[in-house]
Amino acid sequence: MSGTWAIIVAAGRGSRIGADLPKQYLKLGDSSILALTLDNFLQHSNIDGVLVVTHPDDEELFKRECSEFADKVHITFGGATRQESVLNGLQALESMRPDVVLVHDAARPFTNHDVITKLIHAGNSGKAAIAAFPVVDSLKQVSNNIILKNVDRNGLWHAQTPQAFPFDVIRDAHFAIEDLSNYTDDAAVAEASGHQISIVTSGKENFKITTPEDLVQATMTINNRQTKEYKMAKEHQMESRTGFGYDVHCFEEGDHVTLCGVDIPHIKKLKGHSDADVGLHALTDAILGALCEGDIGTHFPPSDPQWKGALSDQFLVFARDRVLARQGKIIHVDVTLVCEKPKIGPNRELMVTKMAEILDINPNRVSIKATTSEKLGFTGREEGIAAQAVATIQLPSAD
Ligand SMILES: Nc1ccn([C@@H]2O[C@H](COP(=O)(O)OP(=O)(O)OP(=O)(O)O)[C@@H](O)[C@H]2O)c(=O)n1
Ligand SMILES: C[C@](O)(CO)[C@H](O)COP(=O)(O)O
Repeated sequence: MSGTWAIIVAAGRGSRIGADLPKQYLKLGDSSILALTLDNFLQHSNIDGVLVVTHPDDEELFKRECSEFADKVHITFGGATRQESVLNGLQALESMRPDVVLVHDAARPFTNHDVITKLIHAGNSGKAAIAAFPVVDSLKQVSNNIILKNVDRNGLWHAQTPQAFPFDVIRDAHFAIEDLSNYTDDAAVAEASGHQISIVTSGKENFKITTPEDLVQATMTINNRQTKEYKMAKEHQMESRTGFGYDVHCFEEGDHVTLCGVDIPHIKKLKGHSDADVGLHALTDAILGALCEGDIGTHFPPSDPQWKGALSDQFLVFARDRVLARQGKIIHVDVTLVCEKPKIGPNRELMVTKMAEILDINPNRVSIKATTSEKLGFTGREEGIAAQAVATIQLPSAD
């Protein structure tokens, strides 16, 4: 085994926040803090595995609050302090032998994706690096509420997690220290073994939820995020619409008919102002119907001489372009031709190809069917051909 693993330490009790539950299991919106943190790492394509270090008392809580991740992560139990929990995590990963580990607090659910990427890159280059951001406030040393002295903030940074290391480096550093209780982060342990550690600049948003005020801040962050996501989803929300079309043309003297864009030799032709392609006309009406934009006659009046003898392809192209102009998509079309002759079966494949071409969609979204009317009615007496069509489209939600 090799690759990059994340150790998420989640065995703390959250005493400073003073909630009923350990803080990592408190909800931010719909998800627990730990679930949000896990999601951040599991979503990252350069992370090969995630180990969660939990408290033995929290098994039920973990199952309840992180159920969707239960079969995606490995679990081990933590110790009495953060660094003991990290040590337990490192021991549990011995058999996996990752190249790089990122140690991260469960209580930091807002880590930036690029920061994780940069840290992994450092680890893969054989270096140790941690997320941190520079101190911007003036610093005072205080005792009994009285300032004793100013502390020069120059060169001071807030250390955060994730903290990335080549696996052997951080494991050996933890093994080398007898009493880990003096250490509050992994970088300090690695430093004690003489390793140099660099910084990947992170930001305040990667704060650790430690106090009740932090929880309020985190709730506001998640609410803002959810409002933004809701608005974006709403903007891109599509609705499905279905339209129906019907057309009839009668026969006259001729030697071929044009059906669904294909010329078929026949003893008669269909009479019409245009090429009288009854199939394409029905389908054009179906698409215009789904758009609620009138019918073929609204856009191409038979009284207008410019459409005399016109190829019906252009009517269908017009309807297709209306869908595209409204940021829509044609999902499926289904045409039924009703005639005794000519036979549709031998021409069906070519018709499907032709209609898919005109609509610029995959042929597997185009259906053409045919039926006779059992010699009944005008189609049965071979006086003309009827066509019905259904079109399903998607359009951005209208409201
Ligand atoms: N014995 C411990 C103590 C802490 N942690 C984890 O280390 C991270 C940072 O610790 P901190 O914020 O101090 O968490 P708690 O120890 O839970 O908080 P508190 O000190 O307020 O009790 C947390 O994700 C926490 O769950 C841990 O795995 N094992
Ligand atoms: C590891 C850490 O989050 C880096 O800022 C921090 O040291 C944890 O400290 P805590 O005392 O366990 O909150």
